[in-house]
Amino acid sequence: MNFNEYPDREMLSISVANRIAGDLKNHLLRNGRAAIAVAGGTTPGPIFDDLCAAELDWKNVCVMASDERWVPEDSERSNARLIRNRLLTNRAADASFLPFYMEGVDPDAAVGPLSEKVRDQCSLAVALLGMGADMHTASLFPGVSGLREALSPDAPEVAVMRPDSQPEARISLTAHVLDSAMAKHLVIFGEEKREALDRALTLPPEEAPIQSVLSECQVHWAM
Ligand SMILES: O=C1O[C@H](COP(=O)(O)O)[C@@H](O)[C@H](O)[C@H]1O
Repeated sequence: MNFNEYPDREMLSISVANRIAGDLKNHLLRNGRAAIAVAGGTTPGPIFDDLCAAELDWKNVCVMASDERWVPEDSERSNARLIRNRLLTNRAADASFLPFYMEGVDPDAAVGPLSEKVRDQCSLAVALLGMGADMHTASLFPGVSGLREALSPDAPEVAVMRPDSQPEARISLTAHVLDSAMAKHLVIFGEEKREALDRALTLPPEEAPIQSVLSECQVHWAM
């Protein structure tokens, strides 16, 4: 893990967007196509606002969420909604998107088809991750039922998570999919999350799921 500290959130967002654009460009040069998984929640919006203007071959980029709340896209809580509104716009409108939510489908029934779609993208070029103050990343929450399986290297590409702390079921990319991204960027803001990350470094992934993606991860922090 490499820790990058910034004077403010705006500088962080510009810098992380530039680094991700560089990661994608390099991957596209070598492989012709690239897949990126991005966090939802409250943190990545300003990074999306900068990244969507990057000059790169977006038509060969596939974007997916690191995790999705099992709600329709017109819900304020939908990560897909955030990604469509803030990332898949400007130059990045040419990218393809792999949505996880399926109307009228039980999330457990979606695991097989979604895992296959994620597998079709080969491994991720980039993972842009967030973390909660409880040390969850994507929707891998500490203590949630099914976490052990989702942390296993043999797990399907996606798993259903039903954290007690959350109002809806979640679909999450599993730990090995996130961890195997060629470039991993974790973005956290504020003192509480910095302390949570310090604590996570002393705990196993079952108690601090963020641990499962920290090797060779670029952590970006601003107050
Ligand atoms: O629920 C989620 O939480 C994490 C962290 O969100 P934040 O609002 O504290 O930035 C996020 O990375 C994840 O994608 C999201 O579904």
